Amino acid sequence: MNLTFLKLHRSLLFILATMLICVLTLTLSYGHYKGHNNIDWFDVAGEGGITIMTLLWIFFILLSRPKGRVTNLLFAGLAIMNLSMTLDFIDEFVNYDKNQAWLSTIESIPAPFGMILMSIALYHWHQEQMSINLQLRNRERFYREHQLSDAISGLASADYMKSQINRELNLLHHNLHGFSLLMFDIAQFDRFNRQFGDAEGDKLLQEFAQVITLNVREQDLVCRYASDCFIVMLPNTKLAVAEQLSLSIVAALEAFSFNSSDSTLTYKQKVHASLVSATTTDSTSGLLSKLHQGLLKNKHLHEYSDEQTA
Ligand SMILES: Nc1nc2c(ncn2[C@@H]2O[C@H](COP(=O)(O)OP(=O)(O)OP(=O)(O)O)[C@@H](O)[C@H]2O)c(=O)[nH]1
Repeated sequence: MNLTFLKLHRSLLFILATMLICVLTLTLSYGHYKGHNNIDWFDVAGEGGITIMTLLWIFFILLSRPKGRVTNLLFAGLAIMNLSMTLDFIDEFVNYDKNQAWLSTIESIPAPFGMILMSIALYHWHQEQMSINLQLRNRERFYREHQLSDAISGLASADYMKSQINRELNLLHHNLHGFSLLMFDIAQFDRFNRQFGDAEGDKLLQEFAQVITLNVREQDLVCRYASDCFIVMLPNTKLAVAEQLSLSIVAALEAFSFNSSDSTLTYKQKVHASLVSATTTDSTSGLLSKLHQGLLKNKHLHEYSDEQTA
């Protein structure tokens, strides 16, 4: 479990711990134990469960989110709701004297305020998510499932791309222009890895993913298909437009200068590319195999022209 975000929220965790300690100190010092026979264990299980669940939600929110207004609002809403629930839970075990009966009376007051804050937080979360969705549109298309994205590049995975190719093949007769697939492969990536190390190789993959994403259109889908190989799906696209896009992505990738982490190295990579346009007789595996064959041809062409210039 990655705790990086949780460590950013030490102050919020401190506030939560202080709040819970104050509530426990106040209620346990003023309350008198009801006695085993007067406790309704069904209520204890229900209210205890709700209290623990809200703490768990707070934990996962702090674990998953960076600092910011939405995180603060979500935390405040849930923490205030948790205050009501904790008071309600402790109420199952203790009675208060008349003078301290207010402790029992106020238990339900924080919850609605917490819910109002949570509603405001969810509205802002929605706004935030809309802008994140815009940034992710070439990586997700219609579906979000973290197991279908590639951990290194953040792009869609090969499995997700295959499912989307399948989908487009089923819709092929509804689209005017059909769809095309582009494949890009970094030349001599193995040599790059051996020369500069795997961590720099990962960084190059991430940066290539960003360059490709920046150079496609809103409706296109980009995936990291295998080690140094990327596929872009161009739905409802004429072949001539696909060819133009392929050329401009190759140009952008080859113009891109990689800077090593310690800034001692600037490096430009050559790229192999291939393109296929889908027809109604194609299958997903058939299209992928055509893409591979096109890529191999392109590699041999590059090798041949390199030999000629050498
Ligand atoms: N850094 C890094 N390297 C990876 C990853 N996955 C695969 N690789 C490496 O990518 C390299 C791919 O090598 P090849 O398939 O021979 O590709 P290439 O060296 O570009 O060869 P050509 O395409 O023929 O020029 C191998 O060294 C793999 O170990 C990864 O996630 N990160």
